[in-house]
Amino acid sequence: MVFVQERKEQALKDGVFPSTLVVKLGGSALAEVPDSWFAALARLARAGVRLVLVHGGGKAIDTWLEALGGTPKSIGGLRVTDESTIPLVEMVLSGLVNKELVRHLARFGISAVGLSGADGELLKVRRHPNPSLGRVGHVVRVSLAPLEALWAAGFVPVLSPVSVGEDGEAYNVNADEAAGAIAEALGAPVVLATDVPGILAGGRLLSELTPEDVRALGASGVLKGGMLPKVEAALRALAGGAPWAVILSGRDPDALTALLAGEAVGTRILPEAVCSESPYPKAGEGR
Ligand SMILES: Nc1ncnc2c1ncn2[C@@H]1O[C@H](COP(=O)(O)OP(=O)(O)O)[C@@H](O)[C@H]1O
Ligand SMILES: CC(=O)N[C@@H](CCC(=O)OP(=O)(O)O)C(=O)O
Repeated sequence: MVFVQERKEQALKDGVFPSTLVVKLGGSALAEVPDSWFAALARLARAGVRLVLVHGGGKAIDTWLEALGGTPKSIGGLRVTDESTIPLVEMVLSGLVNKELVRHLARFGISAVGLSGADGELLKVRRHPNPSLGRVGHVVRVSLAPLEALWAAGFVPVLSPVSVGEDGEAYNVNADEAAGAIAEALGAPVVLATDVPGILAGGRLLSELTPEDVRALGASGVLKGGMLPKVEAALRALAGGAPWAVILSGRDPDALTALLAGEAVGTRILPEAVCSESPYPKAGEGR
């Protein structure tokens, strides 16, 4: 046990991790992300890894919406966001959740700057083609300049997914999609941390999948609700040249350090060519 811990610490010291990394913390796990995650993120930031943290907050929006007499509704994992709901979404995500995370990161020595997709036009969106979703956008353009400016100044960007439309208005964007679009633009790996250990099928954790496997699982109905934008984000990151995308539990204290040490954790989605050579068990039992 001690040996495993030492090996993980050594791997972090040795730099066995990417130079740029997108980490998305889902609202379903945000309140329960263990200290070990923040300590690992702090080590990455200190080691000069260009880190982007994207956060969700779907649960917090639900709580506020219900407190105000509203009823949360979603289609295919995306929130139906009418004109009266978008200000609440922006207040909760870009205000409360974003700033709480920035303050929390400071406790671990991470100097973070909170921003939303609207800042520096980081994420430019177009209205989602499904009119029933209301003010929901899908990302059509990513400007990396705000991230690069923050990295150059030594800050870790912490991103709320609320973004700006081509019409200049605020749009609600799913946080997985925001993370996937940024990972695509950077060609960087993306870690999608949520409240389940990864993609489950018949109660089993699928530890490694190709994009083709993911599409087949989607078509077979195994992937539902909030898992749908996650796999879309993973596929988008890979399409941009990311070497991998992983979906794992943001509640597991060891998950991030294990991942960074190169261990099989969660569900890893790899490009087809790499997948066949991977040392990880394909579609088998994972952690
Ligand atoms: N095949 C699947 N394997 C695991 N989880 C799944 C699957 N299909 C749907 N889900 C659901 O996806 C949820 C995670 O998405 P979501 O609730 O949106 O989390 P987050 O807030 O982290 O984005 C899980 O809690 C689970 O209910
Ligand atoms: C359009 C859309 O679905 N937006 C999301 C944005 C927050 C989010 O994605 O939070 P999680 O990561 O916790 O799911 C929402 O309003 O819930």
